[in-house]
Amino acid sequence: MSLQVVWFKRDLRTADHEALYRACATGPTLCLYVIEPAYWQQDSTSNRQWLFVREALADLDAQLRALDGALVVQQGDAVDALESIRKAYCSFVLHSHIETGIGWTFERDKAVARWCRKHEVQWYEYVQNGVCRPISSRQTGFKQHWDRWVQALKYPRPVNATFVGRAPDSLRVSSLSPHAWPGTVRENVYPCPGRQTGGRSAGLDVFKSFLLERGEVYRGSISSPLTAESACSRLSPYLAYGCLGLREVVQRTILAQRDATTRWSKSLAAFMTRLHWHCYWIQAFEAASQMEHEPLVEQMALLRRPLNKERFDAWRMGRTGWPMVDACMRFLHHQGWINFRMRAMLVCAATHSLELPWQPVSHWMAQMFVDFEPGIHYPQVQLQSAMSGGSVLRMYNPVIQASRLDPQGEFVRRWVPELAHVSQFWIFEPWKMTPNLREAAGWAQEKSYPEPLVDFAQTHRATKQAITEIRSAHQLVPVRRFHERTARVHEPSRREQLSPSQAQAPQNVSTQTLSDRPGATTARVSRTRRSQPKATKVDMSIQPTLF
Ligand SMILES: Cc1cc2nc3c(=O)[nH]c(=O)nc-3n(C[C@H](O)[C@H](O)[C@H](O)COP(=O)(O)OP(=O)(O)OC[C@H]3O[C@@H](n4cnc5c(N)ncnc54)[C@H](O)[C@@H]3O)c2cc1C
Repeated sequence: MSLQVVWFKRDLRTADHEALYRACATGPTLCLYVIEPAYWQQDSTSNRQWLFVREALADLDAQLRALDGALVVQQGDAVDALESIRKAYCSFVLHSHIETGIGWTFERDKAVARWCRKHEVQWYEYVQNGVCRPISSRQTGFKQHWDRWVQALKYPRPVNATFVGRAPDSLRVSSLSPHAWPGTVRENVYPCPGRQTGGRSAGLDVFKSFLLERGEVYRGSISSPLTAESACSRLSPYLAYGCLGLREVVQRTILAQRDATTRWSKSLAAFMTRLHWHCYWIQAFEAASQMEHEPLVEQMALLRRPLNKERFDAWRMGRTGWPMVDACMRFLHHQGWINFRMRAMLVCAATHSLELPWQPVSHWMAQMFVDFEPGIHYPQVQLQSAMSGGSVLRMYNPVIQASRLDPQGEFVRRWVPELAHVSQFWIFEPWKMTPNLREAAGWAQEKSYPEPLVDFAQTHRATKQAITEIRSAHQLVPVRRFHERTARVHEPSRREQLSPSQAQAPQNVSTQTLSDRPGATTARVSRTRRSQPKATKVDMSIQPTLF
């Protein structure tokens, strides 16, 4: 029986893992993770993400050991790693989840597909997050399609599987240095002491505390940075690296909803909406992955945004002179996470208030996020920086945001200690204080907190006018890719032209149709699975025993 290789990417778990399940049901299995130095040098990746992944790999290794397996870790190019396995074992069948990643991982997958073709290696790719490829064959709106996908049975952990493969000692998970190997991962320039711990067991603890304790106030508490830290689920990095499967999180939440009181019920419903958005935006990115580098509406490139280094550095380092913006950026440095509203405000401060180009802003934020998920990140940056041509121009006034979300100035004082003694009256606009007041607040002497670089009210007016002019000059309407479309008018995206191995791969298939407002979709469903490897029957009951 030929060797089955499971290539783990952003799916670092053994539960509800279709690739692992099917490989183990087919033959002796080798579990592989490749640390790719070139990936960790990309503009959107960072040391803080690697540290999370490293912990998740150790946890995955422990999960596999519990099944009498082990994780083989290789360092280098993915094609080279596969070639070394081919040399050692002659031939094998490759299994992985479909990755909706950055352009670099897409090109890497194409190279792997070419290599598979050349060596007649079959490559099966499986759906993750309910995201369809090719989307042209989905015959329903995304919401209906997603509802079916999340309600489908989970894949159980393989039992009685035969595992093969041993990592060389230098590449055992237990000996992975926090800094990987010199030159592999970007330098650890920005420490992240508040980072969440990687791995499935940490993720399950976080989820458990959310469902049993923290989640009741989710609705109503996720916008303020003061309350969001504990009210939000904090599952994002665990979902981004697949330590937890999206489907298992949804199914467990449905169970929790059954006996929920009114307040819990409303909060869990709001949470479920976000879980749907998670997949919705990844599907949007799957269809329009050029948004990693280009504006979704090409005419928006006419918005003049030269890179002003002084402004960019001030924003990156939390020294814009706008206390709420700076507090949020410093919090992000420390935690590697911040809530949705504040992410949106940070993008707005950079692109609309400081008139910076969106691309470096986007890369910087991606690096800062431990939970960097390309399929959510790039669409959100496009929306918040007005590159998607949406009819709503989102402009956040940092003073109004601060007075609504942090009325006592508690969050600002905590993260901008230079303003610790400034009174509540001036805390969000310290630049308006007279010299006497500044001195009394200890600000003048230290000169430690900067004046704002620009008047945001003025730049917001200028930005609005510039965007309006481009829109009317080019008769812009919101970008079509964000709208529901049928299979007949669908043109294949560059992602859909991927890998001939998909022609043989078992897939959930569906039709790309998206809207700027997640959930506003219509539909027909067709699921097809072709030429699957031999698999045993899957127990698909919703299991209440996740914890
Ligand atoms: C500019 C910008 C960039 C972002 N980049 C990322 C990113 O790289 N990775 C990431 O996971 N999220 C990103 N988000 C979305 C959102 O801010 C985070 O998902 C959320 O703050 C994570 O915290 P949580 O897990 O506690 O969220 P919760 O509110 O508890 O939500 C649960 C899950 O739902 C999903 N989710 C929540 N909000 C959204 C949304 N608006 N769109 C899509 N999915 C959502 C996430 O997977 C999240 O983990 C971004 C938002 C903005 C405005």
